[in-house]
Amino acid sequence: MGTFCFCSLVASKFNTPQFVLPPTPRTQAYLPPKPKPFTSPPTTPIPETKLVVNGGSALSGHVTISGSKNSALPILAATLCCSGSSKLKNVPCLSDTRIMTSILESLGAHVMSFGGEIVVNTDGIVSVEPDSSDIGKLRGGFFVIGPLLARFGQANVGLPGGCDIGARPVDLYIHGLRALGATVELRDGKVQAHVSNGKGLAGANFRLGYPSVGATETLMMAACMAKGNTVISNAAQEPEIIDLAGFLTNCGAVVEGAGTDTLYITGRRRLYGSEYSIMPDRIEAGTYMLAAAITRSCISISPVSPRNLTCLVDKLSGAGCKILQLSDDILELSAIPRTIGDDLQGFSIKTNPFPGFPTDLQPLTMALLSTCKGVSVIEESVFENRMSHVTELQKFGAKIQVCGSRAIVSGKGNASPFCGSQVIANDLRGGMSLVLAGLAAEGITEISGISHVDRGYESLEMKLQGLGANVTRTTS
Ligand SMILES: CC(=O)N[C@H]1[C@@H](OP(=O)(O)OP(=O)(O)OC[C@H]2O[C@@H](n3ccc(=O)[nH]c3=O)[C@H](O)[C@@H]2O)O[C@H](CO)[C@@H](O)[C@@H]1O
Ligand SMILES: C=C(OP(=O)(O)O)C(=O)O
Repeated sequence: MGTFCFCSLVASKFNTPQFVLPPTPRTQAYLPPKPKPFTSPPTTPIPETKLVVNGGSALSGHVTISGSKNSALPILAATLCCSGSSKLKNVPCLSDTRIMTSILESLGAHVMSFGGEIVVNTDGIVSVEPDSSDIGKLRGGFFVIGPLLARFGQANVGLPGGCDIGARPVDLYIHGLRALGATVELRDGKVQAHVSNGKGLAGANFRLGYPSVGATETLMMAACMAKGNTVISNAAQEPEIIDLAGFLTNCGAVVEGAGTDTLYITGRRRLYGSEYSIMPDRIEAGTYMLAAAITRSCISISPVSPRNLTCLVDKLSGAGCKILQLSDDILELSAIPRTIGDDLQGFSIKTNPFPGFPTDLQPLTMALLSTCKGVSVIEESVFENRMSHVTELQKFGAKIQVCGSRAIVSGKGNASPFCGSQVIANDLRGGMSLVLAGLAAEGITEISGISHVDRGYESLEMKLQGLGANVTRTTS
């Protein structure tokens, strides 16, 4: 492929080959990542941010759903495929999206953001090695490996972070990139990939061993610039895959089958930046529906695509919630008991890849089920270690027993409400399940570790306050 032939390799002081693009008027030389200044450990403890919830009252009103985190991250990575500028609208303002833009900047991209809009110009890319400390802070940062390899023929990317909910390997990404013709090795804690034939990636047919969301997205981006045709079978079918395909198609890519289990991609030599609006966050929408249910309230939410939340809507309707579609993208959920003694009935769920029950809503659903009537069984089949919220929910009085990947929840029913508690968020959705429990609990709940929750919920306390909740952020 042309782009790789123009590239040069220079040995760094560690003798690791570093990739550089030819000098351009804006980028005269390879700029290594700036060394972080050494700072001695602070002598005074850093103040800890907590969320304080004074719970036990009903919510009401309307909440506006932000753009999707899990769409914004791969689409920000996909801007690396494009010459020129891409303008992304409805990007949620979250710690994860801020880190993702720093990753793009560490490669030499020029990023400007105004409110929910981000403009990325990747014409000045000078490095294919993003800052590893940033990559280690989120899962989405690793997705840049696909675009970098496809456009520049080389990528050295540290191992990703993200929620600590399982081993989360990257073997499927590596197998897929190898199928497209890359040489990929794990060296010095980084996945080091290059195209050795000097011609770039080549289209291929391959089947993913599991419909991994991130691997599907990464390989889709790589295949969009590979020579020839690619067929990815057993692909993830999540709505975020459709959103990424929408952006890539806008940029000139040819992708068919997004949202089904088979993707057909015809590679293009160049893609061009375009304007695109990120879809609404279906997990945030589901979270607010569950917030209304756990507080036995009535709220409306928009914009939301009910077809992206079919499993949750069906389960909540079966439990006794009244869900009305007020217009194309507005839902109203009422969980207000119709008679004294009336209450929501528990239900069982098994998490699965889309269109199954979303794993990201599992901890939040567990909080709700702990307040419903009867025994519910939750089976987590996507991540092997996504139960760290259980011990924290138990502090509110929830009755939950874990056996392997199953949790048996003996619902307390509304007659015996949760008690406010001091709890710790250990991951994003587990942390948010504690916020929901706090909203339902009588008295004060203090949640620490709130930075996990900030990874995925824009304007959290403002939105909850808008629904009448008594929620504040404190530093102590
Ligand atoms: C940034 C982002 O979009 N995060 C979402 C994405 O994460 P992510 O893309 O990491 O999730 P995956 O679909 O890849 O992971 C699902 C399962 O596949 C396994 N696996 C994955 C890749 C691989 O190479 N090998 C392997 O074994 C994982 O360990 C996990 O057990 O989808 C998950 C499943 O809907 C969501 O919970 C996350 O919120
Ligand atoms: C698990 C999640 O995110 P990540 O993949 O970024 O860790 C999540 O959004 O619930």
